[in-house]
Amino acid sequence: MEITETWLRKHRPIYLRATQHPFILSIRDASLPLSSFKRWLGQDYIFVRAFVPFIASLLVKAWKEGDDEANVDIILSGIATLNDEVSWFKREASKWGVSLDGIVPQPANLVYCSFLECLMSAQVDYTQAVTAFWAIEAVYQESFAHCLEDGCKTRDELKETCERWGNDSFGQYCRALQGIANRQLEKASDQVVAKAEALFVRVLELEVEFWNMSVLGS
Ligand SMILES: Cc1ncc(CN)c(N)n1
Repeated sequence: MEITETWLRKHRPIYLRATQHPFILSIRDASLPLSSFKRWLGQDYIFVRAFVPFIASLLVKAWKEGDDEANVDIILSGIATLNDEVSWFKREASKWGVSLDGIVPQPANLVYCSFLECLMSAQVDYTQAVTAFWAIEAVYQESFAHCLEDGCKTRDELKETCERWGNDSFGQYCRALQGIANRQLEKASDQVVAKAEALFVRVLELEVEFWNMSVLGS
């Protein structure tokens, strides 16, 4: 079995807390207060800005690792996706009258952004960084796809947000990242794999805290 699949089973409780969080469940049942959505929108914009240098650093790691062109192209497509994500945030924020200037990053956001910064250091190798990247993207994909399933009462105004990450092509992109992570993990040392697993769990914890911040405020 693929290494990431064993982790998804072994860490299922925290994975479900990250991908079926009350923030997501309340989008599904149309009970999410608009104030919480707007708070999430502003905070996630800050996160996405911090994600830009992280993906750039991952591309450099892929190049240094000498990973094959196909994998570099997948990460390159991640930069294009992120570019779309940034412009989507600007459009969505103006639609909701949310100003993206001068938003104060909440503690959970600061912690997550400094985690991204740690992943950029040379001490974190390509295998670990690409595994964390897959986990970060996969949590959003699963979370928002959950809001698009039959029977959800997701409000029309929030459907575009859910589609952004919950759509099939983003799902394919996440599976491609998972494929890179698995191939790298297969040939990595036990120490590198153990550290990658710890980073995988840390991403899930940070995503839970990020959703908590969006629901509860600071
Ligand atoms: C917190 C968080 N995690 C993941 C994603 C998807 N790039 C995001 N926009 N924000």
